[in-house]
Amino acid sequence: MVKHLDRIIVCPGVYDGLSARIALETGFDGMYMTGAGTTASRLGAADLGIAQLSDMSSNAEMIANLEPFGPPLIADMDTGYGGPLIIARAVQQYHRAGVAAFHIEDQIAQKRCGHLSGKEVVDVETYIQRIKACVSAAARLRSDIVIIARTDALQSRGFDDCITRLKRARDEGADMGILEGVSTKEQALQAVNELAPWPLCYNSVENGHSPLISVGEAQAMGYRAIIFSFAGISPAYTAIKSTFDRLKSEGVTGSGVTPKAIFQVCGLEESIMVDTVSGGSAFAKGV
Ligand SMILES: C[C@](O)(C(=O)O)[C@H](CC(=O)O)C(=O)O
Repeated sequence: MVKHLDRIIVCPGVYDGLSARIALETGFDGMYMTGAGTTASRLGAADLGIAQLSDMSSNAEMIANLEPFGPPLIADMDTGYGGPLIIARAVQQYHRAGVAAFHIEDQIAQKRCGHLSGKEVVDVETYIQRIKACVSAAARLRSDIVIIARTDALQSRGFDDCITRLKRARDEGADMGILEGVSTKEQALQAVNELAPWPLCYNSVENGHSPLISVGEAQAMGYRAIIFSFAGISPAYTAIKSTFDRLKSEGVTGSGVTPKAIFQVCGLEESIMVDTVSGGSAFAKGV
């Protein structure tokens, strides 16, 4: 996917079936399965390394297969959930799930969201072991899954250390990089320049630690992909909370959306078609 497009790939963050369906309805070149959103929506927990491989791969599989020939899915793989054996298993599960690309990072196992303070990273050799585990697993599977090496070392080790880590990951066969949590636009641009022509992905987290960079700006800087991790879950929170507040205070909800409209977003017509082409008559009288 990364290799064949000359424009930046824009991926809204999705975290469950409905948010992914809304991304499909809107039409994007790609989608991004956020680990923070997956953890919040599936486990009701904060992005602190609580979601494990089965939580993540099952969510990714559901999202990646909503539309068989839909846009490619980039999925969060956090730290890889263990040592090389578990990481190899993670790559296998993501590959089988139909995930097109994933990012793996250098935080310690007790990780936290990249836009929180107090992050710690593993030493560079352990990080490179993670990358090598991914590259060799993908080769054994004859998979063209795109491996995105992410570093969270900026807070604790500084910019130059991040570039060194990403260069090492690149040299070991990672296809793309993410320098997580850059603090200025200048730094975001410098990362692209220092690693060119190796492609970089920008993680745009509104109200996080990084400057807000638009799609146009990221493309002009030379980024090849941009993920908007919280583009789904933040507005979902706002909308649900205000509706629940209204229900609590006024006893009404006030949404103008019909149940059928939601089902239509979620493949109602396709389901009817599946029944009809199979000779079924379950929906002959309409829905
Ligand atoms: C990209 C990320 O890994 C995610 O899970 O979406 C998070 C986003 C976030 O929690 O702000 C991250 O940047 O660590």
